[in-house]
Amino acid sequence: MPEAVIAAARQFLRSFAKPCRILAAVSGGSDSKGLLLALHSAIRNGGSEGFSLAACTIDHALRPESADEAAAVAAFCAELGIPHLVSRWEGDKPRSGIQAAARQKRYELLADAAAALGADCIATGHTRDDQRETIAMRTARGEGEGQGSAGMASTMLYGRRIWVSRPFLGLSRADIRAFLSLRGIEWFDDPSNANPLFERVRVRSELEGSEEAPAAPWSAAQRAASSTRAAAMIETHVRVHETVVAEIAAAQAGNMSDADWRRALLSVAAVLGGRNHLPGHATIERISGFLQPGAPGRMTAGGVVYDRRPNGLYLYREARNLSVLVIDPGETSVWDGRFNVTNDGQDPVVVTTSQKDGQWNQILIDGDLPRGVAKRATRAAPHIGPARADMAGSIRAKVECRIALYDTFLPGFDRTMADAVAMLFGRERYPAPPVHDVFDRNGEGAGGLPWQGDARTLC
Ligand SMILES: Nc1ncnc2c1ncn2[C@@H]1O[C@H](COP(=O)(O)OP(=O)(O)OP(=O)(O)O)[C@@H](O)[C@H]1O
Repeated sequence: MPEAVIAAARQFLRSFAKPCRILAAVSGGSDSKGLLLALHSAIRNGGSEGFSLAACTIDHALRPESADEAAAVAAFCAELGIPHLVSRWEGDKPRSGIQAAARQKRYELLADAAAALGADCIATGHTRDDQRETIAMRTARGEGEGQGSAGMASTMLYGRRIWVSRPFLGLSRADIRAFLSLRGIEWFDDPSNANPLFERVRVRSELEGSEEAPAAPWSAAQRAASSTRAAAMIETHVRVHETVVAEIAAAQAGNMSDADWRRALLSVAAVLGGRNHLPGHATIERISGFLQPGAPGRMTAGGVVYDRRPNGLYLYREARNLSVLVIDPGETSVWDGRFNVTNDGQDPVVVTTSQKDGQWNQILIDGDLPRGVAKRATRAAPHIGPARADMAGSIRAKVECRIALYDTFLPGFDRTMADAVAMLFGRERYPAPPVHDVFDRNGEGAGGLPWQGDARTLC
């Protein structure tokens, strides 16, 4: 029903706490063109005072026609009087994982465009069809139970910077196409949507013709409720020492049959391991099999050591596959997925492991950690030194813990848990969304890391 499209746009505008400027991400395909047009009509036809629109098209420069398609969207926006930017993905493209890389770049460029055009949030044209495919793909990958998958969130925070909303997640693509056709508006069909090399395209063709939508294992509301319980458990049962060791009371450590606790524990472990995803089913089974009986011992999963002792469970990064990273003056880089390191000095610095760094070891022991835990965790802690032996100047570097699991893409329904995790690791809470329809939580601030500022003092 084409009228459902305008209704969805109106409902989206009503979900905002206050009027703002929205950046529509418009590829030129039917869904995003429908989104732009429906928001434009909803704003123009009254009742949405104070709202305004801007638009952006990312030219991924992966197909010869993409520049012309972006120019056609620019012309469409000009007709509607909507400010529009084309942002081009310049430079070399990776040979493998092109879709994931393009997605990452697209959000980065969209966030930059929003800043340039003064937009407060981004809206994309994801539909119910996209949601079905996402759920089917996650289920097939065995992410369902482990991630507590609720499918795509209706809002997500990108890069700790800007909220992205998907107002058409409840609409079918057919409705949007009918809405455009009624108005005589055409759209592009991206040929990569027909390329069976891509997982999403294969899943789409499998789902075609079936009316049954694959059910998400959890609804968004259930996931938000689980996130709140998990956050409370994190606050009660987990203590993080100097961002490198998590300590969990013995009584709680083996409680793996509680799905909320399991997710809380695995999220903390993912941050310690520098991972941007939770482990899959098989790994979770292995971890549960180790923790549930409660016997002392050690196991490794996802780059993290689970060190079970009579008085508690200790998690820390395994001292393997740790890279050596050189950072030029003025640059910020990510080391081991776990730390954002900024070189504020005049000379290049190198980030490696602390190996036998006595200072780290002593700090962890002073924090009442068992000596064996302190010794092992020290081997994977960061150490910042001069990039060349002949550089005697002072090192000035800022080190901040990175929450790989949430810092790039945070689903709105996980924000409470993400906040609890961020606080454990000395980061601030994530910014609140501009819309009401995601789970909300009040509260401010976070303590700084003991070694924020000049990293030289500790590393
Ligand atoms: N080249 C583009 N320029 C601007 N917006 C885009 C572009 N490609 C996709 N989008 C936005 O993203 C929405 C979803 O597109 P698509 O399904 O191709 O992306 P996806 O990679 O599956 O989604 P996601 O990035 O959230 O995983 C589109 O409706 C549009 O709003």
